Amino acid sequence: MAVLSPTETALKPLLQVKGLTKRYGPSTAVSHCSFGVDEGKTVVIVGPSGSGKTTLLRCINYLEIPDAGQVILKGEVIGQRQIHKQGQAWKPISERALARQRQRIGFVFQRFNLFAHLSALDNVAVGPHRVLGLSRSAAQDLAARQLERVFLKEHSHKRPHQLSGGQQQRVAIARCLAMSPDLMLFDEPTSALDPELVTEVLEVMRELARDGMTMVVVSHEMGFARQVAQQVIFMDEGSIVEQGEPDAIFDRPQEPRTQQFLSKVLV
Ligand SMILES: Nc1ncnc2c1ncn2[C@@H]1O[C@H](COP(=O)(O)OP(=O)(O)OP(=O)(O)O)[C@@H](O)[C@H]1O
Repeated sequence: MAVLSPTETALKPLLQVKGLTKRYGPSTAVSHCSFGVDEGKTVVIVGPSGSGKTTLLRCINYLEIPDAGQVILKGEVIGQRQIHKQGQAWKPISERALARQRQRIGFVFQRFNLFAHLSALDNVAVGPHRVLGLSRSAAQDLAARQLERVFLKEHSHKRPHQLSGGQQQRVAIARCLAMSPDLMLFDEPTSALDPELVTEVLEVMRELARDGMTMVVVSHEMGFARQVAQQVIFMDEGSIVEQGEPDAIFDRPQEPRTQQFLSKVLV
């Protein structure tokens, strides 16, 4: 079973999210969310617009600092709610631990976020060169291998504006892979793409799943979720309403809110 309740921690999933909460002023975007992902498994998060999917994902690699809860990657807790002079707040145990954890988690954005002035090859090589300290030529060799993995070998010299959206997203995936992440997070990776470009990105993600990458994917692609995910999480109003195997969630949802959402999207 890929997704575990917090009480099943004995099985030690690669990622454990416990009680994660994020507020913006008076409104709560993510409320006490807990789940786990075993190594090599894929979890897909679905739910209506504004239900907190992106915020949950961004809290997992600290693009957003949570107000409460824990993210445990490979057993390492890197931050928790602490009491200090001004009151209580979530704090990393150390900035170094926070940086190390961020480096171990790849994040693929909806809108690619590539450097416009760099070639595809250099977009992928810049992280291994600047962050991992590889020489320029070693970083470029690594980048070339990752571009080959996403079927873009012959496009490596092109800049983002010379590539289709699907190709740009595959460069963004190669850029993550070049950092050898333990976990990859995808935030609606195909929603900015024209329909004919969606398939090529999903195919690369299927390959990654087959290769044993551990992934958490926010997506509206229900067919992909059914084929690739071991677990589906349904979120609404900041909370995890229901989670389970794809066939159970899609064919036999238990919660009325899940049923209502699926009746709209699975037409
Ligand atoms: N930076 C922010 N400041 C204030 N409120 C925010 C911020 N980011 C998100 N929110 C609010 O938090 C809630 C959850 O937003 P989030 O983007 O996580 O939902 P989502 O499920 O990913 O939506 P969508 O499917 O439309 O992308 C929403 O009410 C949103 O308005």
